[in-house]
Amino acid sequence: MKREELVKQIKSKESYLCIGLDTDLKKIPASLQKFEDPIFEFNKRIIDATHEYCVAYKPNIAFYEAMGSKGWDSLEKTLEYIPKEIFTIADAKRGDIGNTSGLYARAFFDNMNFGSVTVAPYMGEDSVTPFLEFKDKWVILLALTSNSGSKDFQMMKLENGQYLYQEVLEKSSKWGNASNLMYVVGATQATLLKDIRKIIPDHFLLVPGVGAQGGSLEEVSQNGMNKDCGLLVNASRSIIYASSGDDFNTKAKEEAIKLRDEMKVYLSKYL
Ligand SMILES: O=c1ccn([C@@H]2O[C@H](COP(=O)(O)O)[C@@H](O)[C@H]2O)c(=O)[nH]1
Repeated sequence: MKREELVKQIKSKESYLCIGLDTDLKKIPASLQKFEDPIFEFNKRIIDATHEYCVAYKPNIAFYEAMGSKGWDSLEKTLEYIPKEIFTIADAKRGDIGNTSGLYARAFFDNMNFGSVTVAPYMGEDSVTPFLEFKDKWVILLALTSNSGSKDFQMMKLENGQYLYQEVLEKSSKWGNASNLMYVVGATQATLLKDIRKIIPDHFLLVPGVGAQGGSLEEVSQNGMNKDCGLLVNASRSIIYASSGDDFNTKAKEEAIKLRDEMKVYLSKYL
């Protein structure tokens, strides 16, 4: 997907919501377990109920990989089912020597036709650039993650006085551009978003950590928005497991609308 198409969708839906399809067989209602592919049935109902209110879906690949070949089947069917105008993110956190990264890129972009894939920056430029060679596809590079372990390396002070995550942003922003490279910044790190915007004013940010992890949507929006919105804010568990009963899809819809309505306000206030 081109950047202009993503921005257009955000404007027309008045939403920058990304819904995480972190679907766990143990958490889906008993009534769906009779289906041949309960994971797909669950995702299908979630997508039907929420697609008007979000601009992206983000299946976390771990939830599918953990189920072996059946999981990959559910993932492929889910991806096919997502309406074509909606941005898709394979949250796979890949990255390896260039030769191997190229194959990861083919797996997610050619084989599965995802719009983007999350990539870990630890192995450096040659591990990231193979993902950037695909037209109208995006790399979403981990910068400052939402978990407490982000302190261990990402917040390490370097000799030049910068934090490691700042160095990652500065250096990697030269590998691609604001039309093929985004960054992950956790919602729990919202106070640092103003500083992050000084380094990468134009790039989109994928922001997980509102909902179950307690990040503030208002703080993220106030500190992180740029002239094109520049944010995709993800919520997974707080939407897809809003109810554990058979009304899970209507409750998911209500949660998605709540976030979209809040986003509408911030789009007019901070954009
Ligand atoms: O820094 C990061 C990077 C990725 N994630 C992933 O996003 C979702 C968040 O799920 P919630 O249920 O909304 O907490 C999940 O797939 C994580 O693996 C993240 O949380 N933080």
